[in-house]
Amino acid sequence: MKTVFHLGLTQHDIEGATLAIIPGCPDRAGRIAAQLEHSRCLVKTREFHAYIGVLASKPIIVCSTGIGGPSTSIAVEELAQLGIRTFLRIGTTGAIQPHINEGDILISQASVRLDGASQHFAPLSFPAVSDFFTTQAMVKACESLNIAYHIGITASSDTFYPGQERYDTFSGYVPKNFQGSCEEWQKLGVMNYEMESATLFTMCAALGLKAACVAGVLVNRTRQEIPNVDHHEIEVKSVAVVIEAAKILLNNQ
Ligand SMILES: O=P(O)(O)O[C@H]1O[C@H](CO)[C@@H](O)[C@H]1O
Ligand SMILES: O=c1cc[nH]c(=O)[nH]1
Repeated sequence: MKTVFHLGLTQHDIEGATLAIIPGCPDRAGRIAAQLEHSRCLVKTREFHAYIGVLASKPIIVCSTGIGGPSTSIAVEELAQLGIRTFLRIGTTGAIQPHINEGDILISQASVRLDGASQHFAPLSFPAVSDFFTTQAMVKACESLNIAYHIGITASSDTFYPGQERYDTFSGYVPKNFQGSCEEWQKLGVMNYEMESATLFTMCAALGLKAACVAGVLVNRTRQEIPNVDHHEIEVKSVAVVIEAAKILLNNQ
């Protein structure tokens, strides 16, 4: 049986699971897995921490992607080779619309492709769009948990600093092509910045896989650059949403 290159797992290891919850952060993967029944760690290698557990009487995988498109594309490709067909990203994010508050939950319908990795799957004219029914499960999850949410477009950037037009940096310099970009996304109604959804959505749409993305707001960039909120509280809320969405999808299989 084939062992995939980075995760070092075989189809046998994932016990027929077809759905994966994919946070960026490896430690978050462990905390999510702890909420599943019979969960155990499958592998910890580089940024990829993978767990298996049971939810709604079905096997489910939790695997961190690390930060950014390239490592996300590896995790998604290798999980797909093992049999995963639905990917639920759960991340943190920075909001760029004044009406969005720290701690709010954002569901990404589609993403602005400010990444490079998505172009290795489809040309820029191809949309980075989530799977409708998978995203609908995120919405239903918020509604059944009575958690308020915003749904809309996300800017998904390869870099945290220049690509998200941050000036509070070592050099304070943002290259010309990103100067004024945040204001432009704001005017176009973009909700937030994060770093994986463009790659995830594009590659999944191009490869016939399903993807959705939910994120908790750590900071509102129209007010401040450095978060001063309780990360734990935000994670608890966004993890509750992704687990409920996974349950909805697994119960409908
Ligand atoms: O909290 P995660 O899932 O890592 O997501 C966000 O946080 C990281 C940047 O701090 C990027 O990965 C971004 O997309
Ligand atoms: O502003 C932010 C916060 C979290 N993650 C990002 O990519 N950007």
